[in-house]
Amino acid sequence: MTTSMERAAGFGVGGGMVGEGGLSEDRAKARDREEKIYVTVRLRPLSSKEVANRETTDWECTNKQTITFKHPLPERSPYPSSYTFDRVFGPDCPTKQVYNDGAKQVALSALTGINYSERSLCFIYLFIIVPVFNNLAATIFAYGQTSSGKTYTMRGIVESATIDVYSHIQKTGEREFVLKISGLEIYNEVVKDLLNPESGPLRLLDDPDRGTVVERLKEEIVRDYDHLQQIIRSCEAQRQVGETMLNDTSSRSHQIIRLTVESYPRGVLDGSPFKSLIASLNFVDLAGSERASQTLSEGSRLKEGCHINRSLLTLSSVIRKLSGGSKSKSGHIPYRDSKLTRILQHSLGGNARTAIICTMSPAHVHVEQSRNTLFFATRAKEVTNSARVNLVVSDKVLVKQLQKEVARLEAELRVPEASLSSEALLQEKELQIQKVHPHIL
Ligand SMILES: Nc1ncnc2c1ncn2[C@@H]1O[C@H](COP(=O)(O)OP(=O)(O)OP(=O)(O)O)[C@@H](O)[C@H]1O
Repeated sequence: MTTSMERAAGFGVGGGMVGEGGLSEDRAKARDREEKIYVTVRLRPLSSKEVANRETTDWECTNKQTITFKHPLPERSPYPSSYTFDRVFGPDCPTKQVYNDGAKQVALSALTGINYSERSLCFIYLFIIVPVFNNLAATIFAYGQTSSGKTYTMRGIVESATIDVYSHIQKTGEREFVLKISGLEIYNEVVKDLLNPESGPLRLLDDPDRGTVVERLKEEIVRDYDHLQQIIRSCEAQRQVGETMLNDTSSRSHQIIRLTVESYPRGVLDGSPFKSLIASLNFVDLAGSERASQTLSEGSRLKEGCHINRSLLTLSSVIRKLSGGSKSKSGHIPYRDSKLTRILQHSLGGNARTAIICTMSPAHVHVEQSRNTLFFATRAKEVTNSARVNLVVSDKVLVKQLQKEVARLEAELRVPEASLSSEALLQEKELQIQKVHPHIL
């Protein structure tokens, strides 16, 4: 079955149900966990063009966490010679290892972070389990100058992460899973649907429950692993790519692919109150910063470059403000200055787990851009997210679900030929709950 549905997909991480308007505090039980963004740096090998131009390598990874400028710096140099991150990857490092050490934990946290085995995390009203929504999402970014290896890296990350998602599904036989995917690009500050390119520019809306919402963004239900790969490939095929002096296949837009994983206890899928655990994984392949003087862009390439640089500048400003400690965090953060930061607002300083992989060329000709990337990465390390593994439903959703369940139970009790008395029915409910959440009763 290839069911697809068009709807306004909430890109605000977690659908904005936690910590936003419309919540009763006493219903909200969240475990805040302050978490820094996980920041890694990947140094690619010199490209054949760079080798042909007799470029030298400026950087080396001196240990698992440190990247060092290879040449002596003048005494009063404003630049450090070494930079330390959660992990750095040298030119020989395969993408699989970048995934394992730089993104896997964050990717899987969207799945395994759902802690529905904790008694305190469930709400029980007369044997009705209120649906518990996991609002946490994982976001993996690739950031770096043009031709530094973002798309190369993200392709491998997406592949490994989707393999892990399916492996998790296979291992979790007691639950039934529904995977949905959506994809968008931001090209020249216009949001486009990669699954439905004919739809034209999409608007961003502010939803009090779900945060920033991309209106009419198509979300497709995934049949299986092969289908997922096929959709991802078709998103890539739709993405704006152009040739520049630095990259024959330069991505001219920011791409965000979102995989939403919903799961239900097996056997209680239809009309059950035992819905629904939702997690999402965002894969963000940013367009690369570039200098017109290096890319020799003109015409539409130049215009694209300006839009790319401007939105990356806003991203840097957001990161800079967020990294300034809690004082400046409470000040104005310019999320709304670009579509990119608006859409990614919750992944930056919000309820999310985030990994940023910064990619770099080792070539001397790019030394300035590489330092900018390292500077960005250093700032990003200081950004704290409040990852909440939780457990809240908005009032609206809660009331709706409760009304539905009460109506269903009333209907069951009203049927005269029902084989079960109301006491037996309650016992049956109790058994059902025990089956699904054995620790609770
Ligand atoms: N780690 C790597 N090992 C080998 N080749 C790489 C690596 N990283 C990138 N490359 C190669 O370098 C070139 C540029 O990479 P890529 O297109 O991923 O850069 P990008 O940062 O996405 O650029 P842009 O911002 O212009 O889209 C490609 O030919 C790619 O195959």
